[in-house]
Amino acid sequence: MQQDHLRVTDLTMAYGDFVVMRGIDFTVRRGEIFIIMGGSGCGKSTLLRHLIGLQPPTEGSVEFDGHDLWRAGPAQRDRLLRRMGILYQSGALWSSMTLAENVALPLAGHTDLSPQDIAELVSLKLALVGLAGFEAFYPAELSGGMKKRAALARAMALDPEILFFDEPSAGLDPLSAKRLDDLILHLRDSLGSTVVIVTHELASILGVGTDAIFLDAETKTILAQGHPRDLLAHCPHPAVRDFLTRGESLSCPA
Ligand SMILES: Nc1ncnc2c1ncn2[C@@H]1O[C@H](COP(=O)(O)OP(=O)(O)OP(=O)(O)O)[C@@H](O)[C@H]1O
Repeated sequence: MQQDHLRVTDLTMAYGDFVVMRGIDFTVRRGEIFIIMGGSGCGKSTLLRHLIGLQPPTEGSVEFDGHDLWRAGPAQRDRLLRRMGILYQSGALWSSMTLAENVALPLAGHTDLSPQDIAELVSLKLALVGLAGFEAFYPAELSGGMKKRAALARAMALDPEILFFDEPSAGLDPLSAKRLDDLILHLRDSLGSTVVIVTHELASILGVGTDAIFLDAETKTILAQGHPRDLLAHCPHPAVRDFLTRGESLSCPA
């Protein structure tokens, strides 16, 4: 049986008086590819910021592996966050550094490994994302898809148990986006990582997601949770159905 890896309980998120979501609950189980989806402005990025320790809840809790991220002291929170890997939308590679130097950064900052061990690990991580031999390249010399994969190698440098992706397919052509999706699946299967993806790319949602939540800006709640294909097949709510069918369910009988 899969264990809970991330548990969100009665979470209210707000910017000052403006409430984004109210009293939401969900659980991400170990090994899941969990999708956070919903229309523009519903609060996906805000939720992600709460999950990765960048923004504290107004109310409620975020537990990672049984530890409350926000009730932990700074040192414990830092240890918990180190077990997470994050791939930001922009990739955020340092343009003045080679791929090897970019991927080596977290290893140099958080481990006591020798430069030689770091170099070996960097090559392993780059190989894992299909970039063996690109150690000496600069980000500007790579395609958009390659940059995302390099950023993924860096996000995996410290062997995270859980990987967060913020709109991974943004700016990629369909084939590069599919390649990134395949890589995410491969990493989950080979490393057993839990994956959380914020996206509104239908191909990714239906292609790799094993569980999903749909956030709704109007009600400020989660409208539906389940396997994306089940949500598509069983049309639990018109807004979810329309989202997953690009509005084509509007012409279907309810
Ligand atoms: N720093 C902020 N201060 C005040 N309001 C904010 C801030 N960041 C986001 N918001 C508001 O919170 C709501 C949720 O924004 P958020 O960026 O989380 O949505 P999203 O679902 O990620 O949107 P998108 O898909 O367009 O990126 C929006 O109404 C937004 O205007």
